[in-house]
Amino acid sequence: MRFEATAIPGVVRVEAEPRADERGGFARLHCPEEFAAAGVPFVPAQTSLSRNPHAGTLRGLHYQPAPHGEVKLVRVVRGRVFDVAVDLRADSPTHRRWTAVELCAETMTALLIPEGVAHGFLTLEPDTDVLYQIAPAYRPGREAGVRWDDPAFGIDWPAVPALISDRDRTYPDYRA
Ligand SMILES: Cc1cn([C@H]2C[C@H](O)[C@@H](COP(=O)(O)OP(=O)(O)O[C@H]3O[C@H](C)C(=O)[C@H](O)[C@H]3O)O2)c(=O)[nH]c1=O
Repeated sequence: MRFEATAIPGVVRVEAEPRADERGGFARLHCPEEFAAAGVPFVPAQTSLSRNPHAGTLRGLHYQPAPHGEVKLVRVVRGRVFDVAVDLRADSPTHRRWTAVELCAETMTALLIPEGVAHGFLTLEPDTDVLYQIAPAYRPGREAGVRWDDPAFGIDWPAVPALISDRDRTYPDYRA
């Protein structure tokens, strides 16, 4: 695996480095020791799959406020997404900054999202599946969110969402 920093401290691209041969390929997607050695210790508690039949589906941007903050390793196992992380850490030099990565099944690239950073994505193809490895375990009722089009962030999405939940569409403007 190869770890690449992004503009937001703690948001890291994780490149799988698949080993190819005539049968296809094999790639290690997570290893506690390799993540710790790269300075981003992460041991997943749960693995979840988000299934999205339609292009233009926007999920997020979600996070869990302290003390129930989540770390997420997000990758696409079918299709393609515009994946966004927004820094909500008031003490961070990149507070309110966002970064985005296009994730797809072919590259096996993943994005590591640390505590205090909101995550969301817009699907760019139909039948897009997003695989999450998350720690600590999900706590119902602890989730919070910010709006995809909040002027506080100015996220440059590639398209206007065609499908978004009422909850995600109606988060109040960010104040912090
Ligand atoms: C997140 C989660 C949800 N659920 C249940 C709760 C609901 O009954 C159902 C759908 O949940 P929700 O509408 O919150 O799912 P998304 O809108 O896709 O939320 C996710 O999408 C954004 C982009 C994220 O980054 C988060 O990981 C996560 O918040 O799955 C669980 O059982 N476990 C979980 O970890």
